[in-house]
Amino acid sequence: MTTEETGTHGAILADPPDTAAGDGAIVELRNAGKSYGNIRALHGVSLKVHPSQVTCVLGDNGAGKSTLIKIISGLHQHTEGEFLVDNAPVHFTTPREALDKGIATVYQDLAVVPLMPVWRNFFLGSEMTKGPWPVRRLDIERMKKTADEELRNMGIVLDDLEQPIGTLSGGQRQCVAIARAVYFGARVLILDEPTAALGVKQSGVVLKYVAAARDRGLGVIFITHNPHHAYMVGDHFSVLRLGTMELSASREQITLEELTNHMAGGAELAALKHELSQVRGVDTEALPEEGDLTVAAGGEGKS
Ligand SMILES: Nc1ncnc2c1ncn2[C@@H]1O[C@H](COP(=O)(O)OP(=O)(O)OP(=O)(O)O)[C@@H](O)[C@H]1O
Repeated sequence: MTTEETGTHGAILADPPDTAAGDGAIVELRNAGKSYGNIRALHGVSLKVHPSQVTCVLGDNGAGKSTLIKIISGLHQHTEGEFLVDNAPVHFTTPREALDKGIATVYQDLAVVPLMPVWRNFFLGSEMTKGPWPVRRLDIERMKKTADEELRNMGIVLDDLEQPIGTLSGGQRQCVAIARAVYFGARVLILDEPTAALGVKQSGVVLKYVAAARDRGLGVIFITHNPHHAYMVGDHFSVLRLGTMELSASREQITLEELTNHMAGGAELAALKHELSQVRGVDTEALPEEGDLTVAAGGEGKS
C-alpha cells in the first residue's frame, strides 16, 4: 500500500470530548464514499470505532483500504455519505485536524530517522524543551526518562534507548510507533498493515501491542490482508471488496473460517479452479476446496 505521508504523529489533547451522545463511537462512517474524478474508489461504507475495541478492515489489493485510511486520517475528503467524530459531522482538510481530534496513524513505512536514538525518534517533531526563551534547549534527560517509562508502560522492553532506531527490527519499530501515539494522546489509532512485512514471531509481538493499545482504551483500526492476524485481536471485522463493504460482523457473528473464506473469495476460487482445469499440466484436484480455504489462506497469507 502506498501513502503520500509516512510516519506517526501525535497530539496532546485537552480533556476528552463528551461522547455521551450516540452509542459512544469515536469515529463513524455512514454510507461514506470517495471518488477520484470518474473513479469510484469507495462507496456506501459504514463503520464504527469504539474505545477499547479493535475494528479490523480487511481487503485485497485495490479494495479501498488506503482510501478509507486517507479519509479518516484527514489526507482526503469523502465525497459521499457522512464522517462523524464524537457524533458530530467532520470534513478534515489536513491530517493535523484529525490529530487534534485524537486520530493518529501509524503507516507501514515509518517516518523515522534511522541513525537517531530510539528516544529521539520517540519525540521527533514534538521535542521537550526547558529554559526560558531565547535560551530554550532540548530537555534530553526528561525525554529519555519519559520514553523509557512509556515504552515500559506498554510492556516494550528495549535494551538501550540510545541505540539508533534503525537497528531495531521492523516489529520493534512498529511497537515504538504505537507507544508514541498512545503517549501523545491518541484516542483512535489507525494501523496500516503493521504486520505485512513481518515474519510470524514479529507479527505476534506487534499484535500483542495492538491489544495493549486497546487495553489502554484506544479505538484501533487495524488494516490487514491477513484474516488470521485480524481474528487474533479483532472485535469487529469489515471486509472491503472493490470499494464496497462486503461484510461487517462482530466477533460473535463470525468464525475465523468464515472470515477466511470471505477474504479468499470462495466463489472466485471455484471459478479459477474451473478455468485451470482447462489448462494442461495443472492438477486441479490438488487445489483446495472452498471449505479448505482456512488452511490455504493461512499458509500463503500475504502478511
Ligand atoms: N489518487 C487516486 N486517483 C485515482 N484512483 C485512485 C487513487 N487512489 C486510489 N485509486 C483507486 O481506488 C481504488 C482503491 O484503491 P486503494 O489504494 O484505496 O486500495 P487498497 O485496498 O489500499 O489497495 P492496496 O492494498 O493495493 O494498496 C483502486 O481502484 C485504485 O486504483
